[in-house]
Amino acid sequence: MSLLRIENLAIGYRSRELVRIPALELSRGTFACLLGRNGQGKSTLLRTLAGLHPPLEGEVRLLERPLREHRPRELARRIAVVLTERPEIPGLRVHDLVAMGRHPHTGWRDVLDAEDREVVADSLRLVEGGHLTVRTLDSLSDGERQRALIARALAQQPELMLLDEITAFLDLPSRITMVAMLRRVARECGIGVVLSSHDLELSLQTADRLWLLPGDGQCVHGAPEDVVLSGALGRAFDQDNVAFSPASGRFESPAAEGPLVRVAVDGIAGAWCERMLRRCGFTVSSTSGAIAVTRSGDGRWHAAGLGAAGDLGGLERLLAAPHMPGPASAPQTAAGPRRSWADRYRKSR
Ligand SMILES: Nc1ncnc2c1ncn2[C@@H]1O[C@H](COP(=O)(O)OP(=O)(O)OP(=O)(O)O)[C@@H](O)[C@H]1O
Repeated sequence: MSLLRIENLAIGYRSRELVRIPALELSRGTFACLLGRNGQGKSTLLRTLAGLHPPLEGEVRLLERPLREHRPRELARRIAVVLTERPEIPGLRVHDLVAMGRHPHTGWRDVLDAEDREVVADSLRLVEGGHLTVRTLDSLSDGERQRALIARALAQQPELMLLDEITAFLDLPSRITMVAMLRRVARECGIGVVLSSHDLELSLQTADRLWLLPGDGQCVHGAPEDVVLSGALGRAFDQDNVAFSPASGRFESPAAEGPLVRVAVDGIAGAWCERMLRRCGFTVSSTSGAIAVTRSGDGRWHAAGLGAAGDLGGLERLLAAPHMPGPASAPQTAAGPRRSWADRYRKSR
């Protein structure tokens, strides 16, 4: 039995249809990342799947029953939603917020028993938020508040978790930890997790499935690797100054065509030297180039070529070496050099 099934779904607003999805399934134990540029409909889709926003057409089925046929209390137990809204409840303590996640389970008594309290404590531990227990929500940083809200969703012990950009305020290590935790919870607890995210590289590394809204009214879905190889990520995100590289799995600026430099250095040091040269507009080769960069056993950098040789010490001085040519200048249009925004900015000061 599939956990979530979408059939001929059209989402959006009366004024505008955003996305049409003929068929899409989420099975138990699956961690899916929902990607797309701003305004493509990620939040609208999550809200539609949660039953908080009506579909324009079609159906969302949870455990093979249309969403609208589930009683509200049943939905509250089965689906946990973390949206981007910031709940403002003055004086509410983190522990009490997370405990709210237990309410769909406590029934008429509405009192937490020992097991409920353990679930609350476990949920806070999972988000590394144990130290926040007695803090009030209005005293938390954005990242701490996100942890508390995720803990409330975990405490709900749902079958489906829908999370909208919940890692936006977390620092990089916390984001990686949080996404890994969500994936682990999906697998170990056998629930479905859908996370909307702008963190493409992390999504590619962690998701079991990608749901991509490329902006053409469709939803491309599949294993991350299949989605990359289909070229859909490039279609969704590429623009003039940055493009997704299927080779590296990262966004990269188009390669500059500046002076050719040969880097004769292996390993990590060579890779970082190449990065610096590319960042500064040089073309890098391992086999040819009028300038050759080497590194001696003591870690010092050297550049040879154009009749000069130099012991440069650190990598930064490589660029300042007298025999290094300047990097390629910006391409000019057929109509000749145009005054750039930066030129006008400098002139106005
Ligand atoms: N209540 C509404 N009525 C009409 N249009 C809306 C409404 N809410 C959102 N929209 C529009 O629907 C589109 C999709 O919005 P949505 O918030 O789902 O996008 P998103 O992919 O989550 O964007 P972001 O990455 O910026 O959060 C946007 O153009 C938005 O302006």
